[in-house]
Amino acid sequence: MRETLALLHGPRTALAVVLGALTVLCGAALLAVSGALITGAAQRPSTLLVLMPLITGVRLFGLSRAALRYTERLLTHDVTLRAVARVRARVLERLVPLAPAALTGARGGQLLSRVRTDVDELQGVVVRLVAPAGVALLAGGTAVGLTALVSPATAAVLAGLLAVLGVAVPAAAARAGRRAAVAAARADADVAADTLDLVRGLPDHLSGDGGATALRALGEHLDRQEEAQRAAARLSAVTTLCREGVPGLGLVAALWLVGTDVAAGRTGPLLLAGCALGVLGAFEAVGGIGAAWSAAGGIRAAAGRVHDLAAARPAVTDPAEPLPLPSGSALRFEAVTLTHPGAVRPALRGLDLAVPDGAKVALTGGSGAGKSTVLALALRARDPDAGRVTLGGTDLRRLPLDAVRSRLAWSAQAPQVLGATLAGNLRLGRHDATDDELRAVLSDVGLDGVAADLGLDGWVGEGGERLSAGERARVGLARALLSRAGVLLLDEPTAHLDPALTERVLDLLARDRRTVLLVTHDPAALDGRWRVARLDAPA
Ligand SMILES: Nc1ncnc2c1ncn2[C@@H]1O[C@H](COP(=O)(O)OP(=O)(O)OP(=O)(O)O)[C@@H](O)[C@H]1O
Repeated sequence: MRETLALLHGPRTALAVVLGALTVLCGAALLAVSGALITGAAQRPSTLLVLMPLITGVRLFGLSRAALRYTERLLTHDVTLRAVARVRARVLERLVPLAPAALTGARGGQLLSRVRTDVDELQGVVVRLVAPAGVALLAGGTAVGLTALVSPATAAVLAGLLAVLGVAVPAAAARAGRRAAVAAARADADVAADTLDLVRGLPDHLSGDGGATALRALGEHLDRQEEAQRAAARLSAVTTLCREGVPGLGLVAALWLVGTDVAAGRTGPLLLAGCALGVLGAFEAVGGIGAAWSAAGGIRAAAGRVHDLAAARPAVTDPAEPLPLPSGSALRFEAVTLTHPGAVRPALRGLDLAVPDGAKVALTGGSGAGKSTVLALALRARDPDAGRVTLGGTDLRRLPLDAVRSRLAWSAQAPQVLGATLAGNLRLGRHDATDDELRAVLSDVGLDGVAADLGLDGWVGEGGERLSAGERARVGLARALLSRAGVLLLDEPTAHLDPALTERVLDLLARDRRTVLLVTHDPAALDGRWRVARLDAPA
């Protein structure tokens, strides 16, 4: 929560609170001056001039209140939008380094909900929490101070009643509301389950006791549901009564206390009307506190979840003092051992593998032998538990992460195809590729037919659903080929292809001047240009 509050623009938030407080005070002053004006007019003064200051006050406070409210809303929303943009950027900034290894435990839906729902929930932090609390303190405190100038006793009563309406009532309502909501949710769930059971098992019930037992259980749960609804209605009635009744008490107390002063000649009747109505108007200061108490729990929980995500440690980090990226693109795995988090056996144990600069190496082995793990280590998605992986002779952990990843192009077993155009998907490989370059690479991987049917600007469907699995795999391959990376890491690029296409793709890769490390289950399709490395799962 503290981290979220730190993202608010301090001076603007403070100004919004001050404007909100001034709006409330203007409202109270408008009531006070109007009351004094009516009382003054009822005394039939000899000339209207004596009422001029009050008439001016009515106009002044009436107009200022509208202008202040407008400016305050403008500022509050500005602060909110800026804060949300910062929170969202901060979350994404922290999310990106976590990918892919540190996010494998998080389900996609949870992530989406954190990034979207929780960040949206935090939008309320100014409007629903900070501003109402600040306004209550500032406007409430000022109103009590001003009232004390007229009647200290009335000011003390006002302070007490503001505390009741701003703290005691919302706190009690929030606690009781939580209990009522839990009871209502349980009763609703029981009624829904009973109804479903009754309908689904109707033949069984009818052949038994005619459904009497099931109906009795449903009846009990319906009673509980009704009781929960009554409790919620009672709570709402009590809070409404407090919201309406407490200011009334304040008004009566002010009339009585200041009225006593008027009777004793210590003050004038104009002040009696002004003070009493001003006290009534001052209760607007705590008007937003009830909603703030209810919102606080949700906002605190959302802030906690966003913070947890932000506090998660990436699986790999940039070195404190990175070395310059070497010019060579040879990859080497030296005595590499890695156990995935949560796994009982290592995925790789003591792996030695050399992929010289410009070499074409095919990694084969049974399912689960650790082939994809080798590519993940080369990409520095993870670091080995023991041993090292080098690029151009330098340990990957000593090189800047972004630079390493820009040197490597990776195509996954099932590449991520976005719900975008064909061209948009390909330009993930190289953002400035021309249309001609896109057509050429599509032709290289045998997707010229798709390009002709769909067009470069054709939409490939959500997740690439308008393409076959083999076409999606070749979109991933085309992306890798397009990139300017010096090393291609390809995870089963020919898995879904027929023999002719497989031969064509392997030939294309063998002719590529770059270093290629590919995973395949079909070593028979490789010709003499490929070095084959066999990987066996550690015993
Ligand atoms: N994120 C992970 N968490 C835990 N264990 C994992 C994880 N990723 C892979 N493993 C385990 O590591 C081992 C090697 O997996 P890997 O994906 O590297 O195998 P593979 O040779 O590429 O298999 P396939 O040919 O089936 O794709 C497997 O036993 C797998 O269950």
